[in-house]
Amino acid sequence: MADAARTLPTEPASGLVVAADAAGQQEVLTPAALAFLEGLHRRFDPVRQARLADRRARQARFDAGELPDFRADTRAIREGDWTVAPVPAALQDRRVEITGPVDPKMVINALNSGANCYMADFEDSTSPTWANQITGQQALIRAVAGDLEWTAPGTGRQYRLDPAANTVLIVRPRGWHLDEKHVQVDGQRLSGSLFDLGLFAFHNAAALHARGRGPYFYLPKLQSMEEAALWDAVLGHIETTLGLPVGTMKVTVLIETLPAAFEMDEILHALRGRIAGLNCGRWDYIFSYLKTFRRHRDRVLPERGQVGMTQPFLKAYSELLIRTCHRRGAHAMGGMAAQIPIAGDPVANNEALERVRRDKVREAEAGHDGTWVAHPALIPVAREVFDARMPGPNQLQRRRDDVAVDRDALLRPSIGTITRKGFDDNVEVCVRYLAAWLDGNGCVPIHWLMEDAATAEIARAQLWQWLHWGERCGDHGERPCLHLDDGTPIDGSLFDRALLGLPARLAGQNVAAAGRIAEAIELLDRLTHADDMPEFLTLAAYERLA
Ligand SMILES: CC(=O)SCCNC(=O)CCNC(=O)[C@H](O)C(C)(C)COP(=O)(O)OP(=O)(O)OC[C@H]1O[C@@H](n2cnc3c(N)ncnc32)[C@H](O)[C@@H]1OP(=O)(O)O
Ligand SMILES: O=CC(=O)O
Ligand SMILES: [Mg+2]
Repeated sequence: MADAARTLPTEPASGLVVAADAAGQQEVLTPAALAFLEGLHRRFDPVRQARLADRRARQARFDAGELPDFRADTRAIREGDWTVAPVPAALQDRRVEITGPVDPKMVINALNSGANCYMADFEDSTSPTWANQITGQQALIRAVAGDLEWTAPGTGRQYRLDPAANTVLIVRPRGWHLDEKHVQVDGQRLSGSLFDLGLFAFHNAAALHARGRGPYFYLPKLQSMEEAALWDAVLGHIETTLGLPVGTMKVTVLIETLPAAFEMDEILHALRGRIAGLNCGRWDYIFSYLKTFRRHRDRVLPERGQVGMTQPFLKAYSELLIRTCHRRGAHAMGGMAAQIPIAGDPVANNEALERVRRDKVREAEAGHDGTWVAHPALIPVAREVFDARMPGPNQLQRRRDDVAVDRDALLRPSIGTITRKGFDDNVEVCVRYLAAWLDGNGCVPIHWLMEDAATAEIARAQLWQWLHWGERCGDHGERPCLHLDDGTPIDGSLFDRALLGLPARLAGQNVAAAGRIAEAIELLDRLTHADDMPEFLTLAAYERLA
């Protein structure tokens, strides 16, 4: 490895500019690391841009009325008899994975938590301020080296990694759509994905490989096998450049977009030398369903609280994922229940834990090989459920050949309502989440639910879609306008009242990032009234981020 690494450039070429400064930056952005990132950008950014253009073209077809479907040109892949490369020992038993943002306290708490794996998240739960990016990379470098410590500024409480901790580290970089604006090559922003994954691999691959621990990654928000092939090329290039054996870096792909659900076999196939499994990223999946069908009046979803995993279209997606994975020798990971522990109210707390337990029972009994938790106190709940139902390290042997999911099942409209509370809650969640995100915090508890970029996107996309089919439905033809369940028409004035009444509604509550609420209100107003549903709320919000 050392020999290969010596052939790396040690300085970036003159086209690369780092346009910000943060504590720890010198340690993370060494000249050799920057040269490595520049190499990734020059080689792969044109392909990334082409894949993003493909997304826009496909969405234009959905907007025009086309429905997602299984591809005709990849039938041979779906029908062929092949499996993915063997899954390494460290990833054989993933029954409980904790996820969380990458600040040093979270990293220490997660790695000490006793979960089988920790997904260190630069994506849905991290607000990508420059300081968060640098601190997160620095924390992970120290965690891999085994010497991460942190002292809480207010209390002086000390945190350090338990040397006996055995939790496997998996890193989730940002998705292909996000840029890292603070690093530019020839005036173009770097990809957030290449920045996050590339930097982590550059600094930690050798140490992790020596320990038989990867590096391992979760890959978010893919929409097609071509995007998977791009990741495969990036990972292969990194392995060659860093002198790692081919296939050392293992990935788990989140199936969290509707188009990707139609290409699960194809995604596994594109990454077959290095994929360990697929994961049901349910929150982004619901968001993607909304976005894909933003202009389809017959597939408007009920309010967020009514769209649970037992809705037929979600049940079909999770069962198809299990069947597809197990047929190919890959693990089928479950997802995240949004409930978190409720301090100071034992009855409500038991209820929240019971809801998480029921969600995990559904996953284990359906055949998932493991699941996610958002909080350390949920680890025993998930572990107990999987231990009781999964005696081996996984349940790859459960083929689920009984599952027969077709296009209609994946697209089936949901039954439910939109209540005034559901409408107002969406407005509140969006504003409070955006305020926290703009303030540098990408994951917050709101009404005892975990809210991150994916859960907030559902609320935001619903508001756009409801107004679109409420206020402007007459422009689109014969269907009736949308109403709340009490008969109130959904229109701009309903939204304006909820939005403008929010500061009064929040008054007296201890709301995170209260100083950013006005800015968040203004941003949500703009996102919701846009003629076209903006692709991601984080794209507009990122332009305002320090
Ligand atoms: C849709 C998706 O993408 S899901 C994946 C992305 N989302 C996530 O990863 C959610 C991560 N979870 C979190 O960020 C947090 O649990 C929150 C924001 C929801 C709640 O956090 P808090 O309000 O701090 O919870 P709480 O006060 O109960 O925390 C108690 C302790 O557990 C720690 N803790 C809470 N969640 C986590 C976590 N996920 N990982 C590690 N430690 C955690 C807290 O830091 C705190 O530690 P301390 O006692 O040393 O101070
Ligand atoms: O990333 C996970 C999701 O549910 O979204
Ligand atoms: Mg997600």
